[in-house]
Amino acid sequence: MKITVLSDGGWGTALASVLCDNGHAVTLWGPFPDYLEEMRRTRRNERFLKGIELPPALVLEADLAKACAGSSILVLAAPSQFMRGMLTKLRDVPRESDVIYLNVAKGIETDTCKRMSELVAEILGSVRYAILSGPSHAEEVARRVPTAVMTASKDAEAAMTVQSVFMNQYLRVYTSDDVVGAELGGSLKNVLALAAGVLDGMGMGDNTKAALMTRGIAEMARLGEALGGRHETFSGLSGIGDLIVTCSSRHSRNRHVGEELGKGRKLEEIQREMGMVVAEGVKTADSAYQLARRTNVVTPIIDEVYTSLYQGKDPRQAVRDLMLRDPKPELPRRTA
Ligand SMILES: NC(=O)c1ccc[n+]([C@@H]2O[C@H](COP(=O)([O-])OP(=O)(O)OC[C@H]3O[C@@H](n4cnc5c(N)ncnc54)[C@H](O)[C@@H]3O)[C@@H](O)[C@H]2O)c1
Ligand SMILES: O=P(O)(O)OC[C@H](O)CO
Repeated sequence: MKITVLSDGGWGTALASVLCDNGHAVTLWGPFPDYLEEMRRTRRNERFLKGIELPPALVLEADLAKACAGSSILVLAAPSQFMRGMLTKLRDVPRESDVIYLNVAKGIETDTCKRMSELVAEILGSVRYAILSGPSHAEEVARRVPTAVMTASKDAEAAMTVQSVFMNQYLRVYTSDDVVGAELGGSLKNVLALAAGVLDGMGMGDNTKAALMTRGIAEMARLGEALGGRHETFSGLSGIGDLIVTCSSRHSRNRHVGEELGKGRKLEEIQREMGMVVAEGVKTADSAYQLARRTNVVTPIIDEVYTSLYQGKDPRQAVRDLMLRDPKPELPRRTA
């Protein structure tokens, strides 16, 4: 099958390698032709995925129309804040009529607060859409470390196609029909990863991290359900699974940003140092905060991340305020 991966970040590159391993004809497109040329010359993507050799069969193509021609799956691998621009370019390019758009980004557009499926529908209309999500750092997938993810689509056949093209001995793929839950799980966990990093940076303990993750998943599920996701999805790979990996991994970019913030560094300085590498949680904290206001869902951790990032609140004070919220039961009391 011809499959095109749109955007040359760490994740797009790792997924392109999986697809090459699985014997598909894979093309990788990137937004910067000069950088694509450098990758073609070195057969590496040192800017976004260090130390990994690109598969010999992987085609690198700067022309979007050529890259997409004849493809059965277009993997949308741009960070969510660049997705609108990429989809707008894509709209003007000839594509197969039954092509599957597989979003692998984990974020919510700022300003509009749209999830990626909403953005795709707005720009491309009613198309076959699926999302791939779950605990999966590019650095490990590219080294063929056993990993499990899930794909969600309203179109059962599309989900099964995605499952069969990606699945192999080191990548296990489950299917689901909960697109909203999968999109929100993958996006909201990045906000909590920032908080987890802050705790690491401030030198807090394992108890604190466990409390954050447990109360964090409750908050994600509450907001996710209010926005139309299924509660059980947040107990799965795209919920608690992704939250665990991102809050604990040395590979996590969002946790890294949080850790540096926790050490007292400024956000602008940390992001400058990361260059073009993206930590989605920074923007998603804003969207998540707005969505919680719209739905009247109580999201104390997300709110503290938001006020720390955007209103200059001291993260130590944020932790104190979370600890001293009104006492409450963990679960509502059983009446019978
Ligand atoms: N890295 C991972 O392990 C991983 C795993 C799962 C999901 N994701 C998700 O995949 C998405 C892509 O993340 P990534 O880690 O591959 O990105 P990355 O940080 O490795 O790379 C950044 C990407 O953004 C593109 N870019 C930078 N500036 C741009 C601009 N001005 N206009 C258009 N494009 C621009 C770059 O070309 C590159 O493709 C994110 O939503 C992320 O949450 C990442
Ligand atoms: O952990 P991060 O912040 O690098 O995000 C990468 C992926 O979403 C992990 O599944």
